Amino acid sequence: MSSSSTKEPIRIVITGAAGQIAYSLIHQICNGDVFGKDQPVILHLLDITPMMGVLQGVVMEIEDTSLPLVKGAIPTDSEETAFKDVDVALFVGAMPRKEGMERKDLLNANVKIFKSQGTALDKFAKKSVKVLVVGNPANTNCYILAHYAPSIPRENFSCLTRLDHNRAKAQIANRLKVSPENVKNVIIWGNHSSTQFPDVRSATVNVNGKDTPVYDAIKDDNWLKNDFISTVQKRGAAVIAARKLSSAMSAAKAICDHMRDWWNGTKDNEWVSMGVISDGSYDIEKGLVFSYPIQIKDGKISIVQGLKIDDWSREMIEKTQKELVEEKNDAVKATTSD
Ligand SMILES: NC(=O)C1=CN([C@@H]2O[C@H](COP(=O)(O)OP(=O)(O)OC[C@H]3O[C@@H](n4cnc5c(N)ncnc54)[C@H](O)[C@@H]3O)[C@@H](O)[C@H]2O)C=CC1
Ligand SMILES: O=C([O-])CC(=O)C(=O)O
Repeated sequence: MSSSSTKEPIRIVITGAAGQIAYSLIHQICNGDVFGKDQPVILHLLDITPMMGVLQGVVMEIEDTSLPLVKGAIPTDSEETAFKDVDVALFVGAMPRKEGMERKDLLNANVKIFKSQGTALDKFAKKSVKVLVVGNPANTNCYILAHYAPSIPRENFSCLTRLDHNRAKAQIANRLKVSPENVKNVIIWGNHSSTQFPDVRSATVNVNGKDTPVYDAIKDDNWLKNDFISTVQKRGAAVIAARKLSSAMSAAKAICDHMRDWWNGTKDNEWVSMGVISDGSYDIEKGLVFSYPIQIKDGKISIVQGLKIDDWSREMIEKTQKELVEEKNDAVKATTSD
């Protein structure tokens, strides 16, 4: 817990480091909430050249936290400096959407960032780097990033759907007036978009000390198959409509949950949602970045197998897969047209 830790520091790059998500995220990393209270860190903070002044202010604030785990904070607009020898890469830097937009409307503006940064990641990062893409459209940006970083193992790439997962837990918990930690094994399938399928068919909730299937506890299939799903699918847009800015505090918390579980492993008999490169599980196109139920042991990610998919769920999964295939094709066009 102190500066006398004997562990070697790990290098973590955060892109978009002068933005609003990073502003919520950096403190949690520096405080040891993600990689451990005895794990020193060196932060590589990447943003674009016009943001270097702002980023300097962020670095001053990092210093002023006086947190003992921080062994360095390097502000930069150079991809080489940013990605050099990093152990963890958090790709937050990208344009956020405004009210009335879908996340895929950002594709043309953002996907080129991931082509350029994928190429740099491939060249400069450690081959063991753990990669999380947050910038939207997150699944498709991750697809492009991985494509341009062919020397890094496919299982090292992921995108963030943990915020959707947390939103789904919160909706169920609120409905039953229990704490969200009592809700287990929800699944976000597919795209981090309004076609995602928040699935609670195998989720349980602990009510009065007993794990009960969510469907039995809620006793309202109509709500679970309609309003619950659309609330989770559209939660990002609802926050933008209210705040005039996209979710940042909850996004930063979800990034921490995602990376902490990757670093430390998931609990026995529990899973989380992560976008990963599909190996064809559940008949999803191989290579697509698709959100699945995930378990992690010793740093190794595996897709939970054998869950029953009924006709209704298959239809929901097909819909989000179809959108991801279209996005992928558009992204490939956008990155090969110049
Ligand atoms: N996957 C998810 O669950 C979520 C994803 N997001 C997405 O995360 C992204 C960031 O959101 P915010 O922090 O709110 O946006 P922001 O606009 O506050 O910050 C983005 C930062 O990225 C920087 N940036 C732009 N191009 C860059 C480049 N080529 N290299 C490095 N930095 C670059 C900008 O200068 C800015 O400082 C957006 O695309 C947003 O839609 C937001 C919430 C949840
Ligand atoms: O909705 C947005 O554009 C930001 C985001 O990804 C989310 O809050 O889930």
